[in-house]
Amino acid sequence: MSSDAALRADALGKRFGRRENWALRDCSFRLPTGRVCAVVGPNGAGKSTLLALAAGLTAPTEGSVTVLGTTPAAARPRVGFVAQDKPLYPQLTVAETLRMGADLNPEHWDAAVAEEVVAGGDLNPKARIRSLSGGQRTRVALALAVGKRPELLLLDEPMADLDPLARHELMGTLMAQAAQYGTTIVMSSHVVAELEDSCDHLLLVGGGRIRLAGEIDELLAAHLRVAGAADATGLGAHTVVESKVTGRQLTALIRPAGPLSGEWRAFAPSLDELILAHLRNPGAPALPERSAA
Ligand SMILES: Nc1ncnc2c1ncn2[C@@H]1O[C@H](COP(=O)(O)OP(=O)(O)OP(=O)(O)O)[C@@H](O)[C@H]1O
Repeated sequence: MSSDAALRADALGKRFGRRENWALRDCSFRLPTGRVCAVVGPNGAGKSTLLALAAGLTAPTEGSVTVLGTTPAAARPRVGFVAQDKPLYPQLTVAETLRMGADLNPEHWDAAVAEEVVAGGDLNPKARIRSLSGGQRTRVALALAVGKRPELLLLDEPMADLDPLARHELMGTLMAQAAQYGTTIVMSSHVVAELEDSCDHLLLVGGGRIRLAGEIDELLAAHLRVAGAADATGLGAHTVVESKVTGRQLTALIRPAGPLSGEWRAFAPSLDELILAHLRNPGAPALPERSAA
């Protein structure tokens, strides 16, 4: 396997407590550098656990995670992480928080981008963090993470408490960073529409397992939405992710294993349809990334 992976998991597992409470189990995937990767999955699927393992905040119970070719701890100076609860020092002001970011990253602090992120929200630099709204805090947390000019940005639901304009603006800032510096971005979200235009790679996590992993274009190309008469035959030769009968029509999302019989009409699925079909059918066979299989 080549070494140009920003993030790589090998049989990665994390269990909380002594009992069989596996938050993640047997996860293997490889995310090449320079990608913008969406991490998607239902509540409790293991997305935050995966990001926390990559950030080195928690250790694997089994398997390993490699970040920028090394351990998460060794990679930390090159990684920006925004946790779901956006931890910041409540007693500091916005300006003091950014100064702390500069002091902690003397070699590569990008004051201009950090200030741009904060300025976009009209934040008073003298305001204390504890006086900010949830969305304003998110802005400061993103400013700290982006200002670090990291090679890898790990963002746990970064857009969840931002208004639509702020989402649009900050997503633009993140994409500009990715384009200008080749930053790899790994971003969990529940809003597929927000990911569709910006992400080129997908990790779909369900029940602590990786259900889909790979380039979004390739994953879409590996699936078909098909429609036919309810008694049409021949789908059994393919992997059926989801099928539904409405009146006399059967529609399905499949991974074709070869040509379809003439009884079926086939369409390219949207990313939304692909993700929803897998989320609705946790028992459907997973499609691990080919290179990690
Ligand atoms: N510190 C912890 N102690 C015990 N169990 C935990 C802990 N953190 C997470 N878990 C469990 O691990 C599983 C995965 O949680 P995780 O927070 O990674 O999910 P998630 O996909 O990020 O969910 P959400 O979309 O709701 O944020 C859940 O069953 C959760 O209860």
